[in-house]
Amino acid sequence: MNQYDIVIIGAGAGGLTAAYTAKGFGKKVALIEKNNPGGECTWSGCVPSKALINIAKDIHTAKKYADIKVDTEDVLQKVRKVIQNVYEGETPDILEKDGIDFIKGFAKFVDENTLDVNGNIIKGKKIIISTGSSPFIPPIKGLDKVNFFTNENIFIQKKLPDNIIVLGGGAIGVELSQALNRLGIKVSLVEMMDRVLFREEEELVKLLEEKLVDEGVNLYTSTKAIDVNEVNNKIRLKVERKNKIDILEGDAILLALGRTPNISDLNLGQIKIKFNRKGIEVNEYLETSVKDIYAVGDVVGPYQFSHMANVQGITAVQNALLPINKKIDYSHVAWCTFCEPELARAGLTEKEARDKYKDNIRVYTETYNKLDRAKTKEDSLGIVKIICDKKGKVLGASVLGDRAGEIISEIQTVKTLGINFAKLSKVIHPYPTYSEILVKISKKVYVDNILNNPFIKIINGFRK
Ligand SMILES: Cc1cc2nc3c(=O)[nH]c(=O)nc-3n(C[C@H](O)[C@H](O)[C@H](O)COP(=O)(O)OP(=O)(O)OC[C@H]3O[C@@H](n4cnc5c(N)ncnc54)[C@H](O)[C@@H]3O)c2cc1C
Ligand SMILES: NC(=O)c1ccc[n+]([C@@H]2O[C@H](COP(=O)([O-])OP(=O)(O)OC[C@H]3O[C@@H](n4cnc5c(N)ncnc54)[C@H](O)[C@@H]3O)[C@@H](O)[C@H]2O)c1
Repeated sequence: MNQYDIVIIGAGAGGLTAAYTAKGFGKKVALIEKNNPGGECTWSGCVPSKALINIAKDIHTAKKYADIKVDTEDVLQKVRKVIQNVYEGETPDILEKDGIDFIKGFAKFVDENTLDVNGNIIKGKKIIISTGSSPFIPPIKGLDKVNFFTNENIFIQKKLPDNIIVLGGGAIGVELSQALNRLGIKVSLVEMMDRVLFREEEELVKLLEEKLVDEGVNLYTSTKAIDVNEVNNKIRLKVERKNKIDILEGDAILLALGRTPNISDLNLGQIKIKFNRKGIEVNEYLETSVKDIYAVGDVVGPYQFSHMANVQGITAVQNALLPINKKIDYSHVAWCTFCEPELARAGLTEKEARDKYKDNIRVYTETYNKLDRAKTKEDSLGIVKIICDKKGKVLGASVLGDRAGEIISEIQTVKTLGINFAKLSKVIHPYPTYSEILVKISKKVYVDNILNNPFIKIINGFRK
């Protein structure tokens, strides 16, 4: 009987985590997926992009010491080997062995508890939608007549082009532009805002942009794509920049312009699940407008990261299956863009903190150049910015530099646990590490905490 305690649609980061969480509670679980399990992260997102970045980094380093000829066919094969390796941990066989019924097919709602999967009827007391997102394809004139790459097809090419236009300077555009350029591909990166990664800390992004340009990426910010066509196997992109029209030419174009939720053909309207152009609407318990149907991951947002899909997947399952209701908490979210140097973030930027708390903040900035660890490496660009409240608690932090993803995790721990940043000054860190920079900052926070103590302020007032 195809009747389950919980049915999950989509076996990406959110769906897989939800399925294993539900199984952990001893429930009868079905996981429906139209492709192989793994979702975007495994097949066309985090895994292939980070594999490509790692290979490109090795090549970039090697090029400092020798002439290297890169075979992009070989590079892409290596990337696909990494995908396969990750996939081997989440195949249908493994899911079945772990007690999860894997059902291959496209799911659509028949009623609130019933799904049609390629003609088979599957019933669930609770249903979780984790159908993810797809690349947003903008209405740029001529785009429907040219071949273009997105994250979904670039990693399955036989080889890479010699010259590529990357449209969109967000996380995907920046990570891939740098990696492709390091492989020897000529890259033109086009972003309509005045800087790439425009949501990130401005002064750190400016340093990153300098690094990208220095490495050879042709960066076009404040540049809007107007139309595109293909002439003699060349892509010609007409752009507007500072009221001037320019033509960029490449062998190919990669679109990295944000995401669109995967909600079509699910029959959401028929069972009155509310959605908008950003995705499925959920309350703070991740429940949709229909009782017992939850939604998680990219199809919900607001943070489109694998780790957030995981957190949402666990929360939704707990709310669906346990006699508790746990709110999803977005007050402590961290992420990292894996360019080199990495750019990582937790909580607010300085501007966001000032808008919210006015002058009731303290900003600490420290650069890598005083760190022995950084001195041991050529060109070790790095900067850490931590924004605290007046008591020394972290409101936000940004790190640009080697191992930024790891450094932000330490800051994130302190922030999430509500520990005063000054307390880190007591924590012994190994020498020489990048994270020693946090001890330096924490000592400053410690001193400022003392100077801000009302009693000390009175004494200092008398001394004047
Ligand atoms: C190039 C790139 C790099 C990235 N790098 C990072 C990174 O470094 N770190 C990070 O945290 N995030 C990264 N992300 C984002 C991350 O990949 C996503 O946030 C995450 O994969 C979302 O997981 P999900 O479960 O919501 O959706 P998905 O992984 O997209 O899974 C949804 C699944 O549902 C299936 N599906 C859809 N509709 C149906 C249906 N009706 N029936 C059956 N199955 C269906 C799809 O086939 C898919 O397998 C990256 C994204 C891209 C594109
Ligand atoms: N390391 C990571 O965690 C990582 C890496 C890659 C992707 N991701 C996730 O995937 C999501 C999608 O990434 P993305 O890079 O596609 O989206 P994004 O929203 O991060 O960036 C899209 C960029 O395209 C620009 N843009 C939009 N329309 C344009 C136009 N017509 N011309 C020029 N520029 C235009 C936007 O201003 C923006 O800077 C991210 O939001 C992130 O959540 C995460």
